[in-house]
Amino acid sequence: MPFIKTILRHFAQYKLLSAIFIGSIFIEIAYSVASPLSLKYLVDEAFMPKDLHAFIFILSVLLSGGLLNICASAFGDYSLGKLSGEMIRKMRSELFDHMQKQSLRFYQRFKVGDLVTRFAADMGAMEKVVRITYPFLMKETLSVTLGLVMLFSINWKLTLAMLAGSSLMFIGPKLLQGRAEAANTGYKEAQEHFANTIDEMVKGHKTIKGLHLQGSIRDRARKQINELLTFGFKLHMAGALIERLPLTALLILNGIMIGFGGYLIFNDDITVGGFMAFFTLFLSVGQSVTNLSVLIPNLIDSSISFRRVKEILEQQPDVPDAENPVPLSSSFTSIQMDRVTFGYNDEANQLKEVSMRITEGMYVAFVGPSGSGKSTALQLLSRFYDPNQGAISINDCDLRQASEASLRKLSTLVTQDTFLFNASIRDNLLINNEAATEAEMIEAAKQARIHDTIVNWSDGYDTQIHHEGGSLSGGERQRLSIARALLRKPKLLLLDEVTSALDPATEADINELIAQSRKDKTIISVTHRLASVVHADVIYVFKDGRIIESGTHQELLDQKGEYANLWEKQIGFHLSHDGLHATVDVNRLAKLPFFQGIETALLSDIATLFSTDTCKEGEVIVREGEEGNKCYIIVRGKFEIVKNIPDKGEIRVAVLQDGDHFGEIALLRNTLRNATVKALSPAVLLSVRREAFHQLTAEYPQILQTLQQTLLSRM
Ligand SMILES: Nc1ncnc2c1ncn2[C@@H]1O[C@H](COP(=O)(O)OP(=O)(O)OP(=O)(O)O)[C@@H](O)[C@H]1O
Repeated sequence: MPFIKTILRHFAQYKLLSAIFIGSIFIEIAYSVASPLSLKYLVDEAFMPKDLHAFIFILSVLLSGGLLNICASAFGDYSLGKLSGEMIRKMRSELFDHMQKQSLRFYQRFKVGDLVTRFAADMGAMEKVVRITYPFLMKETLSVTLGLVMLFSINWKLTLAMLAGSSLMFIGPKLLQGRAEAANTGYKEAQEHFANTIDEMVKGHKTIKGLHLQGSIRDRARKQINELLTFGFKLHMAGALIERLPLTALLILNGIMIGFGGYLIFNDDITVGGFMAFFTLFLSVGQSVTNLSVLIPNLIDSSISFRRVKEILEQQPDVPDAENPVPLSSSFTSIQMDRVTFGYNDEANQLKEVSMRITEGMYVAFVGPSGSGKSTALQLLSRFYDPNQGAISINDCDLRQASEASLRKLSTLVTQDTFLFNASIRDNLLINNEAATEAEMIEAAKQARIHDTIVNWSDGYDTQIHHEGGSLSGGERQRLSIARALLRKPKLLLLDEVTSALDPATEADINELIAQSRKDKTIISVTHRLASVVHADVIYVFKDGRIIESGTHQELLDQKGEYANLWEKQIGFHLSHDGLHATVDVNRLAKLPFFQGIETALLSDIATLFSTDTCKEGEVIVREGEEGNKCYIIVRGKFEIVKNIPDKGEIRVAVLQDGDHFGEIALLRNTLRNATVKALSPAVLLSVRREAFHQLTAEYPQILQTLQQTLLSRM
């Protein structure tokens, strides 16, 4: 078994401890084998001839051996504790370090529950083997070997007869081994599936409640619990049978021994003392063999665990460290993408031949439709992935050659998925940044507009964060992560939709902060809200993984291309500072395809019919299959459109954002919604009800006619 080889290799590194351990085992085994043998001498040399001197001599040898055995056992326990403890410590650290080296792809492939099970259950099984099973295996194997030598020396005929009968003991377990392995693998997988369900239930409890998914999650959990029961039972039965069969075989063997042994005594082939010693020693060897067969399920368990841990250790990081990493200089001069092509997998490329050069002090924006590759480009600039083709360099050093520590010092990425550690606010802000002072921390929190909120909490900066920050609002988490990034004083700040979870007032503050930071930082910001990029030095417009336009806001508007279209879509809305009240201009309404051709005066009336709806991240606005009577325009925020496809479940079909609209057919008639619309960020919408709309159309029937014509032509 490869696991045993690993244990041996590890033990070999600690020569003295291993020598003490092996020496102690030899003494223990020699004693346990020699004590039954003493019966032969006691009976034949002391009791039968009634020789007191011989008796005292044998007794003293036995007592001294016993004392030596006790001392050896104590040393053995100590050395084993040290050896196994060290080995497990090394394996845990190795697994942990290896996992840390992995790139994002690895964490997308393996789920949390799966990795936690490997650390907890699999490592636990391996620990049990190193501490208990393996030493036991060594001892029992030695006992059997030495015991057999002794048995042969007492009487070879009886030993051979017994060995022939012993084959019975191995046949049963051998036959059952395959079944036990299958049950064990099934049980481990069922454990993993159930752990993943619990993980989803805990992390996604809001979404589960929001979408009323408790029933389906419960059904899934029940099925998995039942699987655990089934595999658990199979495992139990296979283990029990493997243990019981040898005991039955041992019973038969005892019959053979007494029958054939008696025959040999009658033929003077063995003395009475010799037979008694043989009998006792054989029982002890038999017990050792039984113990060995009991160890088999443990070894199977651990070999599977070992395989699962090995699977992780064999994963090669997608973004490996350079052999001789080059430290980047602490000042930033430029970052460059040179014909970068990249795909998350072999199926498609999410970035195609992307090139750009951004120099010190620039404020650069990546904009474009959802899914066009903006965040992917940012992640490559942060070296979370390496390009499949082309190169990315900072200060003219290829990122693949740059040292990770110097890269992370120079640049910091802030994403939408903010992760906060279960520690105090202070520890979260100062993490891995010992150089930062208390005053700097407060200043960064003030800049990120979170200081006032923190000091209002009863424990202020010592407030403990629980559940990875789940108890904080999305905006609070986002501002904390901005503060954490600012505190690190990076020369290059990469921002991925950092204002998407913020209210308009805070968003304006953060945008102002970004504008101020331009003095001493280079900033690259991914955003879908174009109002915040008007003053950018360069705007790169992404579409289908390519940069299709670039330039300043004005240059791009003049080009009248994709950017100009996106801009048109987003202007014409007005939002109150608190983000609760929105209005829309008539000119903007006139550009909606389904209001085209309606007179401006009537559009002014239509504009007054719209009311403001706000929603939280994860909220469902429109549910597939339900009747709809509202049409929506997104003022700010991101929504996903999901459809329930038979046999496939919910599939995302589109992402809508600022300026997009949905549900317009509801203005005409009562139809069932053909998809579900769910908020991906806090959002503000303008909506109009059919009933309100129809009051107007009753007065001006031409509106309805125009709308009917437009919508029917679009269907
Ligand atoms: N980890 C991933 N594995 C596979 N595909 C991914 C992964 N992350 C993103 N994608 C896909 O890559 C494409 C580009 O995604 P990306 O997030 O870069 O787009 P984006 O322009 O930033 O969109 P958004 O504005 O919605 O965030 C999308 O089709 C997306 O589904």
